[in-house]
Amino acid sequence: MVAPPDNDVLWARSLHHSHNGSPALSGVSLGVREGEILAVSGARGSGKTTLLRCLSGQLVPKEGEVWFNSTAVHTMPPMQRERLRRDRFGWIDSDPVLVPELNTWENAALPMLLRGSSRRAAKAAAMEWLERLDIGMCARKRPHALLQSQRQRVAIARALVSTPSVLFADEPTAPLYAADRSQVLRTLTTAARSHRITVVLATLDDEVATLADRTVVLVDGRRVGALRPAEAEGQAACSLSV
Ligand SMILES: Nc1ncnc2c1ncn2[C@@H]1O[C@H](COP(=O)(O)OP(=O)(O)OP(=O)(O)O)[C@@H](O)[C@H]1O
Repeated sequence: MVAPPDNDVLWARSLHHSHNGSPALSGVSLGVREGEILAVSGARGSGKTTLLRCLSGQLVPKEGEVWFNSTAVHTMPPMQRERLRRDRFGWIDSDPVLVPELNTWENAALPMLLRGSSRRAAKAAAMEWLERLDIGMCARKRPHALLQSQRQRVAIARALVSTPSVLFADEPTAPLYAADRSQVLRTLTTAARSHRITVVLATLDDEVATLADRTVVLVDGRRVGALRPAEAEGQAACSLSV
């Protein structure tokens, strides 16, 4: 095993993965610098989710290496990977899953409560994020009383509340109305930049790519290009080879 370059917080080499025999990743390598916002784009089924799940330790790739700082993630025992995910990573899915018995602020505060923070501190941190995401007025509502777009904001607040080192977001704006998308994306990227949170963001949304520092493009499980924001605006027309 070769250790990753010092300036990459996250580093993957030659990842291969298949689901029930059908290939999802075929030799993807990439590095993500600390504080960088990296967009992963590609058509449906191109392997974006599988890549994020491998990078975040949810999935162990069939072949290849994943490193977080100087720690090998792909060789970690399951409990240690679980701890890494809980303590250092945040995750936002396109379909927000909240705990139905908890109200909005408790859902957002959950990572801090699970780590043993006091209710008062956890609530204060959760409320700060809920206000920034324009959902503070729903703090006492349960998930069933919220719109899908409001539930997604709660899931975003929950992912940010404990200031993770790396935030993985898998099509985070998918359940939002177009009018909401821009505001939520800008809140997310501004928060990440101000807190030096590294972000890896899978997306089909061109606006995401323009807010990112860099975009990598997947086609059929292979990495076919890297774009800077100015280029990303016209990415649909691009076909780059690495
Ligand atoms: N659990 C699974 N079982 C079987 N095949 C899967 C599974 N998850 C993904 N796949 C397949 O692996 C390939 C890559 O899927 P993946 O979800 O990583 O792509 P994606 O780019 O995130 O797609 P989408 O934008 O639709 O979420 C696809 O062909 C998909 O059908």
